[in-house]
Amino acid sequence: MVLQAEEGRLTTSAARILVATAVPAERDAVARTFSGQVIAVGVGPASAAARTATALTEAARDGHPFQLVVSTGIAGGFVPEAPVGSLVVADEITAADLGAETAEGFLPVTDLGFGTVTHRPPQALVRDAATATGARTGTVLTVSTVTGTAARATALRAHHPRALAEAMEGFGVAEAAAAHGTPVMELRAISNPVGPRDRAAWRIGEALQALTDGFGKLTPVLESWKPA
Ligand SMILES: O=C(O)c1cccc(C(=O)CC[C@H]2O[C@@H](n3cnc4c(=O)[nH]cnc43)[C@H](O)[C@@H]2O)c1
Repeated sequence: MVLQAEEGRLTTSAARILVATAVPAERDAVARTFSGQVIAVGVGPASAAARTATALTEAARDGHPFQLVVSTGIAGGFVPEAPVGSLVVADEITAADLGAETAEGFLPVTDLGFGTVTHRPPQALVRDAATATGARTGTVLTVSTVTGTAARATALRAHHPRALAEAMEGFGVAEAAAAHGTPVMELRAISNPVGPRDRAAWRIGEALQALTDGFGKLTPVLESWKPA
């Protein structure tokens, strides 16, 4: 909710929320139970950042800025914590492969003196979203390359012990939101385990249904959410 002046009175209205999915099938799954603005921003962090930033800029230019951005869609889950069909809410949105490979291992860009690799959604929103949807909370990684081996899955968990899921857009959406000073959150429905590549085994229909159901439960939380 946001406070606004109307004919000399202070009134409240629901916060304007932008929901960003990667692909149209995810957008449609969300739109079944969420009536706000949902856009498909493409696969990967660069497309997601560019198209989210464009939507935020256009809304601000037109005088009705968004107060919250939600990155969502299907994701790979780290087993056993995040099984197929379950939901994850990010308390950290982390770019897992933004950095440099060295003889001593991977260095995040922050160790090189640049930028950021993690965005943290508002704590109360994460808590309320998880309670409403039954989601687990933890780190959701953003990767530019889908994990396809057990060795890579193990390496990611070694670097990010709190990681529950990996997807490809959250950090890009969060960078765009941060550039506008807008809070961000990420909700993911698990379609496949993170590990050896088996695209045929992805349970996309089950995950999209979990996404629809999850957004139905999240909507009252979003409608009553107040920016700090
Ligand atoms: O083929 C379909 O019908 C279909 C419907 C909805 C979504 C898709 C996608 O392929 C979405 C790609 C999207 O999913 C995320 N994702 C899912 N699993 C993983 C993973 O193991 N590692 C990384 N990302 C994953 C990701 O955000 C992609 O953008 C297809």
